[in-house]
Amino acid sequence: MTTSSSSTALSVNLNKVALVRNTRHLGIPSVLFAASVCLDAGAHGITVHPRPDARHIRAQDVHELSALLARDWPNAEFNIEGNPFHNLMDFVRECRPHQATFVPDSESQATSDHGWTFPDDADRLRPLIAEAKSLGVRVSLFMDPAPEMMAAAKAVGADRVELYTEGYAASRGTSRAGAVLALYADAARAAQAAGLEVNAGHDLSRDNLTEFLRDVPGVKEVSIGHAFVSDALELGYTATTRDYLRCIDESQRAA
Ligand SMILES: CC(=O)[C@@H](O)[C@H](O)COP(=O)(O)O
Ligand SMILES: NCC(=O)COP(=O)(O)O
Repeated sequence: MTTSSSSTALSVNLNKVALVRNTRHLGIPSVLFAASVCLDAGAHGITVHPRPDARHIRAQDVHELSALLARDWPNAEFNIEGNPFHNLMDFVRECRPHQATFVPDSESQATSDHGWTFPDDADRLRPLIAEAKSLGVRVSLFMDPAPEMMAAAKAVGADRVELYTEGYAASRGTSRAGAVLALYADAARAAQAAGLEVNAGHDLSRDNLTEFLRDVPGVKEVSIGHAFVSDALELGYTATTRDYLRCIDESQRAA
């Protein structure tokens, strides 16, 4: 990944490109084309969440993206998200992505809506985290902004946590906005104090990204899909990628 030590990497989640593609048998819009254009425009990585029901990203997409990035963008990161107790570990073993993001979603869940909880999940997560790391894969745990959970996330072997940011996005414009953003900043600091790096994602957009990164310290990577693809329908992948990179740059200047 080619970001400077202080800046935040942009990982484009292509789930929603695959969702549209799957509504016909024509192979368009192409997930590989979307990845190529976004990476050409400066995105630092690609994220996919191959859910067990293959509603959007399919196993073939994962393997084709893994091969494409290895061949054409060796400096870009591939991040595969999923539930390690469902189908994620097979992708980790077969593709050995730069990062695996463990998400506690049920198979039928409409979208991700919560993180892991400790100590409840520690014992069953520990061996799978160790296996992924033994394969050279960085492990990030999808977490709610709970400062008190971060030491336990480190103790179970995680390299990073991904702060689940729907709560932040939903709070904007409400009387709770300041307190919610401060909670995310506290969670990030607690994670970093425990020796974890911090990612963030879910419902981030051009409207809320700069403020989040300005006030939440040291975010290494944001993974953005739904709003990104929605914007790309209007602006195109190249302009959208540049817009999101500009939001990241603005946050660095404002911090
Ligand atoms: C973990 C998370 O918040 C998202 O990365 C997730 O991939 C969203 O999944 P859908 O695109 O299926 O809503
Ligand atoms: N981990 C978050 C992600 O990859 C994309 O989430 P969203 O932007 O589609 O909500």
